[in-house]
Amino acid sequence: MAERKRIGYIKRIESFSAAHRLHSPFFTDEENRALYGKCNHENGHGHNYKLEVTLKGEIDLKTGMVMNIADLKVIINEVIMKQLDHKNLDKDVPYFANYPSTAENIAVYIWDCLIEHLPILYEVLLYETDKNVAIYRGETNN
Ligand SMILES: Nc1nc2c(c(=O)[nH]1)N=C([C@H](O)[C@H](O)COP(=O)(O)OP(=O)(O)OP(=O)(O)O)CN2
Ligand SMILES: [Zn+2]
Repeated sequence: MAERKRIGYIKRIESFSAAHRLHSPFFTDEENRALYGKCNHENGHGHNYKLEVTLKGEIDLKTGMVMNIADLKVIINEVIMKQLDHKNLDKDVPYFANYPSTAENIAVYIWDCLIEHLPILYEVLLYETDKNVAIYRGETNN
């Protein structure tokens, strides 16, 4: 009988530091203040983000790997870390000129950047603080 192909998950955890301000172009200054409170302060604030990138794929019979994590590490570093670490998200990353830099939107942004390089991407999980976490799995409702 043929060996069954096993589907496995691997995860790489990285961290980066970045500044941002929650402010939406859809609202007035007053509405932004009411909605985002201290996170709308005009001089911004920073977070030490923790990023967890999970891949789902077949465990190769010969290598024993879904993907070599050494290669995954290089992709995350090139595609995400160099763009986001020690940056002001709103000013340095053009995407956030159009989308508020919430943890949800940062997770979507990271997904969109990584999926081009990692078709077996399963989940992007982003800790904004120890208590606040956003998860994105590439889902849309259309
Ligand atoms: N849905 C979202 N809500 C909020 C986001 C977000 O990204 N998505 N972000 C913020 C703030 O940027 C920030 O995360 C809140 O910081 P803070 O209140 O300091 O964090 P904690 O909740 O961990 O702090 P405690 O006061 O210890 O509870 C707000 N909302
Ligand atoms: Zn914040």
